[in-house]
Amino acid sequence: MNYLKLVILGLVTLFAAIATNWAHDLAYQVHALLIMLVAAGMFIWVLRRTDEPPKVDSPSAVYFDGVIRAGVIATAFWGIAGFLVGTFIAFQLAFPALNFEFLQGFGNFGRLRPLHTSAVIFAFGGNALIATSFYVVQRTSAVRLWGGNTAWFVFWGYQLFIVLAATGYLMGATQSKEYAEPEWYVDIWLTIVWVTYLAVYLGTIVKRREKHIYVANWFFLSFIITVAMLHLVNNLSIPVSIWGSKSVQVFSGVQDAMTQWWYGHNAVGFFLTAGFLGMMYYFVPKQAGRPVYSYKLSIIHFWALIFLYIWAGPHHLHYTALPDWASTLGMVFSIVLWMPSWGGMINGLMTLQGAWDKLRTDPIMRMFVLSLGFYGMSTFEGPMMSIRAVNSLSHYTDWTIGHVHSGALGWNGMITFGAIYFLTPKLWGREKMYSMSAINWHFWLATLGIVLYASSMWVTGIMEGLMWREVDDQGFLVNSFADTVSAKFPMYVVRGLGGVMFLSGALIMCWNMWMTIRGAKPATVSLPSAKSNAVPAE
Ligand code: HEM
Ligand code: HEM
Ligand SMILES: [Cu+2]
Repeated sequence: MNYLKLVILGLVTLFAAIATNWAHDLAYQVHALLIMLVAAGMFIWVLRRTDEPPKVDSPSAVYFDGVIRAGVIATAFWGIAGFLVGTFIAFQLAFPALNFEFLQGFGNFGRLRPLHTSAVIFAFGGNALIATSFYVVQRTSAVRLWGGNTAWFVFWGYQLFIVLAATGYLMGATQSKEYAEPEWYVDIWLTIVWVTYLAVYLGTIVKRREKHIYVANWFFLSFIITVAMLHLVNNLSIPVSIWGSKSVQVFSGVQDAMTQWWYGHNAVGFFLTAGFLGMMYYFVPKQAGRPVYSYKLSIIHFWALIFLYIWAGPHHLHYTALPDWASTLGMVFSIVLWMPSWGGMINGLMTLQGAWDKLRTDPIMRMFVLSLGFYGMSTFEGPMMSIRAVNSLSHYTDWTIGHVHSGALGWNGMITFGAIYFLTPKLWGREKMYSMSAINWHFWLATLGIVLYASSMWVTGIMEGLMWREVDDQGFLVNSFADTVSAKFPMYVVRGLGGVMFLSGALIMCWNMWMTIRGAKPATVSLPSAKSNAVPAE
């Protein structure tokens, strides 16, 4: 096995070296160089271990948790990176001078925006999903992860994907599809990593010792499978040259747009919703110390949710070249989608029945409940915005941005923070988080940040929508586009401040994690010393 690995790594190193030499563009060249270094480093690493007795990963441990510990840290790390870039681009919109001249072509808004969206969705959210899914599937199946160290390949492979995607955007490699910006070779790499992820996950379920497959696993599994399908279809493209990053899409025109928003919408539906519902179905009952409110409801809303989501994509393309029937189809399915969405929220909230007092005493529980509240709110707002008449006002405005972030910060952000607070003490063998009052601070900073973000965006969104359609008695437009831009300035500052608060809360979380983990150092056994009254180190 090691010889095979050496051959593959050697060939990859060689190929990447040639690619570096022949590269047509900067992004491709830097990436080839990076891949060459990674492959060469791994070659040496494998070489040094060849013919050594294989190291068994702590065979006494019941579960394979090392990779989950790494995932929890990666989630926090990428979260900070993504929130930081989000806050910076928020201020760039308020103060365009922050698009520094010396950073043109690397650090201007256009380059940083996809960096933000990918960092928060795929790096922060993705790591949270991979880590929690590996945690949950082992606990609910009562077995170790299938495939042993394969899980480490998933983890490191995914980090490499993130680095390739993020650095690519900065250097201008993009296929210009929102949330699917990475170019062809990064897509191929992600496919390999994702299929391995599916194999590890399914393998664990197949060898489970529990007869029943707990509902959280249904959600995680639908997320993994559907994202694979979306990724493959939306990224069908032909590279212009294998020595360059540029590629050409297989679809064109309205078909391309429809495929893109079939993808984009279901990235929300399966990445940011189904996967996170999997998280919800494990951590909320655990934290509440109560069983799921209704198992029947969970099954009904699971099937309804995954069936309906797939059809709702056209609500992103109202009033475009898309045929009317398709637009109507998307609108109808979006409205119906309200019900299964609230099914999930109700099931989560009602799980607290009989444990509502926890809201007063347990800041982690409060995070979960707030997260469910925002999930409910954004899945009410979404169906409303998908109605064509409403969309004619909201589309292209900051209302959409407000909707996005009440879902993203409120639902995805809060539930991830809750899960991190749940997992950190468990994974590092501590009784609880280092500081409960720090969690409380995080809760309030994040909540206030979200409220500032969402409310300022509602105000500017509806304002600019109304300003764009305002006409005088002669039928002429009253406002120029620049008028709406300058009218938005104060709200942009408020949104930026919301971002600062959300980011500060997350920084407090990192400090709290650090203190918790550091405290877990194997307690130094205090040997009887000369001074009998010496205070033993903790
Ligand atoms: C500190 C927190 C955050 C701040 C200050 C922030 C700020 C921003 C800004 C300024 C934009 C560009 C808006 C525009 O083009 O007008 C944006 C876009 C976006 N952000 Fe964030 N963001 C934050 C956190 C997050 C998180 C946690 C997520 C997801 C989990 C997220 C997902 C997105 C998405 C999907 C978009 C694109 C929206 C669209 O195209 O409609 N953001 N964000
Ligand atoms: C029943 C559930 C939902 C429905 C029907 C829905 C519907 C919509 C609609 C109609 C838009 C505006 C499209 C436009 O005018 O361009 C939109 C945008 C968006 N929604 Fe939702 N939404 C739902 C839930 C959510 C949730 C829970 C999240 C996040 C966790 C979310 C994330 C987004 C994002 C990222 C966009 C911006 C896409 C873009 O233009 O870049 N949605 N959604
Ligand atoms: Cu959508």
